[in-house]
Amino acid sequence: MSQTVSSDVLQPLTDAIVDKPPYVSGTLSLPLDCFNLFYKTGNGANYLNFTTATEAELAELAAACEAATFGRNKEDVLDESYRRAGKMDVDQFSNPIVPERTPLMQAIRNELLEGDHSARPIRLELYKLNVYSEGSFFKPHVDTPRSGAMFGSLVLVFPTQHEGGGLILRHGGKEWTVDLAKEFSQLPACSIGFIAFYSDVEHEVSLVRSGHRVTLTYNLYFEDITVEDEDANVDAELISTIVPNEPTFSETLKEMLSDPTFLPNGGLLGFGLRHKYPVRWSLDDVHKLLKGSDAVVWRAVEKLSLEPALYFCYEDWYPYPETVLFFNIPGIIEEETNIDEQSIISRIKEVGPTIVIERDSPSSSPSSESGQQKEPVVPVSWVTPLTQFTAFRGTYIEYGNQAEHQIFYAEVCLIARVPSFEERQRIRKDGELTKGEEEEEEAQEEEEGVEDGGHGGEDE
Ligand SMILES: O=C(O)CCC(=O)C(=O)O
Ligand SMILES: [Fe+2]
Repeated sequence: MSQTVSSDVLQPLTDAIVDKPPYVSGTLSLPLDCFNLFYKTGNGANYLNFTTATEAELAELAAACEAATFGRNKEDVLDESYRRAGKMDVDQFSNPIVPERTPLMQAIRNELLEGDHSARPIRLELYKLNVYSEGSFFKPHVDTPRSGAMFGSLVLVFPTQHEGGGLILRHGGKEWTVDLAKEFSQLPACSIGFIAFYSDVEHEVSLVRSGHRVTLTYNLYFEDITVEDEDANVDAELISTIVPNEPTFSETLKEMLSDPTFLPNGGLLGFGLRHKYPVRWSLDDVHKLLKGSDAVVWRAVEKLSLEPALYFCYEDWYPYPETVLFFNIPGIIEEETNIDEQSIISRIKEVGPTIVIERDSPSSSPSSESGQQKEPVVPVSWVTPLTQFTAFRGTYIEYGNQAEHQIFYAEVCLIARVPSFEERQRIRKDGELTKGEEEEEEAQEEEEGVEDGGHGGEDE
C-alpha cells in the first residue's frame, strides 16, 4: 500500500475542485417596522426607526452602548487600538427582524452552504448589536467558535448614513471588501445590508470616517450536528442547488479508479482542506461541519467507498524530520495552558495512534541504533496541497471576537484510502452483484407477497 502517484496524473482531479467565495452579501428590502429599535437607557427606554433616525438619535444610541471587547489569548479584553466600537447585549434591546422569515435564509443556504448541505437545518442566534461611530474599527480577527456546530456569522447592517466601515474578508490568500454604505444611497430607505461568511474567514471592519454604522450580528449553527445520521434531519422540501464541480470531481475520480495503472497496489490520496474547522479534542464529528468544496470532496470520496477520514497533520523534527497524521488531541493541552508545541507532539506520539507519511532519516538514525522499530512510512499523494501544518497555539486562537477556552480552529486534511486495482474491481463487481441479488430478492418477495418486518413498501 505504499505507492504514490505523480501530481501530473492527479491534476484533472485538482482542477475539478472549484470554489465559491467564502461569503455572501447583498441588500434586502424589509417592512418598515423591521427598522424599529427599542433599547434600554440608564433611566428608562428609548425608541428609534433606522430609516428616519437623526444624527442626534444615533448619537444617543451610541452613548447607550458599552465599549466592545474581544478575545485575545483566552481573555476578553478592552483594547481600543484593536477594536473601537460600541456594543449592546441582546437583553438590552429589541428589534422585530426574524432572519429565518426572510430570503436571507435562502441566500445563506444556496450561496454559502452549496449542494446537499444547502438543505441542512440551520439555527441563527442573535449575538450583539454594535455601533461603529466615527473613528471606530475592528482589526483582523476570526469569530470565536461558540460550539462545534457553529459554521459562520451573519452581519445585518442598518441603512444609516456613514462613510467607511467596509468589511474586509480574507481567505486562502484572497481578499474581498464589502462596502454597504455605498449601496444604501441608491436603494429605497427600507433596505438592509447583509454579509454572511464562514467562521474561519479572517475579517476586519475598516475605519468609519463619518456617521454611524449600526449592525446586528448572529452566530450560525448546523442544527443536526449531534444527530447520528447527518442526513436524517434534512428538510427534503428545500431544493438544493447543484454544485457545478461535484459531478466533474466524482466522474474524474471514478475514471482514475478504473485505470489499472492508477495506484495499482493501492495508496493514500490526500486533500489539504480549504477551510479550518473548530475542534475540541478529536476530529470524530468534524466531517459533519465540512463546508463548500471540502464537503464535495468528502461526499464524492465516501460514495466511491474510499473510506474518507480527517486528520491533523504535524511536522516533527526530533530525532529526525517526520510528517505525521493523527486524529485525537491528548488531554494534556486541556490541562496545561502554557504548554509548548514540542511537548504536545511528544505527548501525541505517546498516546497515538499516528500514521507517519514522510520521514527523512539517515540510515543510522538514533532509533535504529537503539534497536527500536520505526513505524513504516505510508506516503500520501496530495491532490490539493496541505497549506499549513496543524498549529496548536496559532494566531487563530489569539484574536477572536470573544475569549473562548474550549475550541480552536485547526488545519485539517482529508485522507482517502484507494484499494489496489484488483480490490477495486472486486468491490465494483460485488456492488453490482449485491444490487443484482437485491433486485432478484425483491422480485421474489413481491411474487410471494412477503412484507419485510413492517417496513414493506417504505421505499415506494
Ligand atoms: O460589523 C461587521 O461587519 C463585522 C463585525 C465583526 O467582525 C464582529 O462583531 O465580530
Ligand atoms: Fe468578527
